[in-house]
Amino acid sequence: MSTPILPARNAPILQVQELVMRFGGLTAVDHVSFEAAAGDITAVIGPNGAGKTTVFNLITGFYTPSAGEILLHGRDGRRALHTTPGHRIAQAGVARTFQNIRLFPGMTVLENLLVAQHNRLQAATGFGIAAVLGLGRYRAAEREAVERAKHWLEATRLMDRADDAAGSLPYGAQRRLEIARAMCTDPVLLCLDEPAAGLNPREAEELAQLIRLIRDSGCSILLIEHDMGVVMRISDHIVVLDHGKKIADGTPAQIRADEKVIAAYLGEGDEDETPAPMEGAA
Ligand SMILES: Nc1ncnc2c1ncn2[C@@H]1O[C@H](COP(=O)(O)OP(=O)(O)OP(=O)(O)O)[C@@H](O)[C@H]1O
Repeated sequence: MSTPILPARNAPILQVQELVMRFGGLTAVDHVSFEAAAGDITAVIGPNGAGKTTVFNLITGFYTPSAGEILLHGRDGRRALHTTPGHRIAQAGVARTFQNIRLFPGMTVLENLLVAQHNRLQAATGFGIAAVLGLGRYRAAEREAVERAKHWLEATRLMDRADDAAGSLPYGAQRRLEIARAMCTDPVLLCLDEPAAGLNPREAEELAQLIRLIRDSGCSILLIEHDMGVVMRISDHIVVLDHGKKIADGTPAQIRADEKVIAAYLGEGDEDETPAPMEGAA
């Protein structure tokens, strides 16, 4: 497996500069700047509607920003993600999971992991006659794809379900499979969109361990998460958005004590829900 840390640990792997996203008259992301360091878990948090998902969609190429820059310092040096077409973002080294699980439910667990590597296999084969002439190269790439799938099946404890249909897995296992699938593209930056949503406390703790393991393997992580217990336990760095603007940026200890952050969460409106986010932070 290739070593994903590039650049050196703690140097920025992602730089978001003065990012703006307007939907008609609404400014969902308003001049947001932050950096994610290589080898870190960076969390983006904030109350509902703060702009977190929009920032993710901009970084992962689902949207083109109205203004601003997103720079990735990946294996091929500096890459401007804000001008990279969505279908090229994975190639640049960015993988993501979704709030709503998006697996191929009728395919087996293993097939889901192999399909994720389709682009790499295709690149090894070439097209037409090159595919035939390049058969040896293809076989080597295929073996590597199977090894990579096995590695992530083990890491996500899904090896014993490898031949089962993805749709038949329990919810928590499907979440882990989504992460395994993203890791099979060998990213330098993994973007996780609410990975703990719908998990029970035991599953959330297992997920936290898995995310730490991925970070320790050298892949940098960007995380949107509502479960403040998970965020505060595993994040190296937290960026807080509110109404599209960045209101804080720091370590978990700094964020927990930040008055603007506490005020933003207390002002969230739903009194049943508001105390919960910072409770987990204690
Ligand atoms: N495609 C879109 N078209 C119009 N408005 C949008 C679109 N996507 C997001 N918005 C608006 O942008 C704002 C930010 O939404 P976003 O989903 O990024 O927030 P969020 O912080 O991820 O919220 P949540 O925690 O509820 O998922 C909201 O007011 C939302 O209604």
